[in-house]
Amino acid sequence: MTDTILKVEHLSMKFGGLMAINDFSFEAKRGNITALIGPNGAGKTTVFNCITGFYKPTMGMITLNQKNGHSFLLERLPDFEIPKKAKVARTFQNIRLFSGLTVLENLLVAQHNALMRASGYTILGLLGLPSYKRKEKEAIELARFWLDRANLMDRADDPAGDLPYGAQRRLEIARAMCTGPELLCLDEPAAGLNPRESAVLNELLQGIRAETGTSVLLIEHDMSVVMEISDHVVVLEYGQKISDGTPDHVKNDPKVIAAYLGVEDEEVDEIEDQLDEGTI
Ligand SMILES: Nc1ncnc2c1ncn2[C@@H]1O[C@H](COP(=O)(O)OP(=O)(O)OP(=O)(O)O)[C@@H](O)[C@H]1O
Repeated sequence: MTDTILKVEHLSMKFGGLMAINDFSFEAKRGNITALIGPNGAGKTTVFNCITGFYKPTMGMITLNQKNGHSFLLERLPDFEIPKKAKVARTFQNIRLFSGLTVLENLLVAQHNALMRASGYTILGLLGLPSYKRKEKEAIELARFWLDRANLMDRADDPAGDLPYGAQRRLEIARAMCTGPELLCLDEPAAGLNPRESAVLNELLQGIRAETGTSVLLIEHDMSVVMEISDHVVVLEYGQKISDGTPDHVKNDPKVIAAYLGVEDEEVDEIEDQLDEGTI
């Protein structure tokens, strides 16, 4: 079993005349939290959309290596098979819950496919098969586990749409975890959260890594989240990788500082000197 869960090689994505991603490569290690960061318009969401099957890349290879030794070339899989076969789950920038269903129902619906498989897709199966009864019990147990981890137990019977924003974000993540992913992709999970909600989110993500070993790939603008929880950070600017390493390495990389401050190339040397002198 390789310890690389995701390998992106020479990825390019063109929209008409715009090269949104240009020869981008990186690896995510199994069990790590890997963050993809970069200024607005750098291409983060486009990379995410290529990994999760919403876009087919113009060029490049995206390999997902599962724990059991199976590998999938994601750019070749039909998009609906990426969650099912490759076990890649994702959340979106804008929350997409079933707002009229309760919190618990949202977590059970996420397990619908596994339950239907256990029923043999027949009414008899639904009513009497022991394998279905067993799977149904497991589904409830799994939902309870994630309700607890996401700090949502006391809201289990409330409609999802009634939850505060931060709790809805955690419910989305809990729902994705109920599908048993090997790679969980989170698109700006901390967007719009207050500092207290951000801290609860950090706990949930660190718990996912520690308790389940699930690999996480996230796009995030909130640097307090990125720097606190990531094992590995990859920085994009204008569709190309400008830095790749530990949070500390990336935070002190003059190219990254320059990209975020929006300075010209010549000024990068100046920033490097200032960093060496400790004046910034
Ligand atoms: N479907 C599309 N059609 C045309 N251009 C697109 C499309 N999707 C993204 N782009 C362009 O590709 C570039 C990268 O956009 P992308 O949304 O991936 O950046 P981002 O880093 O996620 O930005 P943000 O942080 O603002 O969400 C931008 O110039 C954007 O306008």
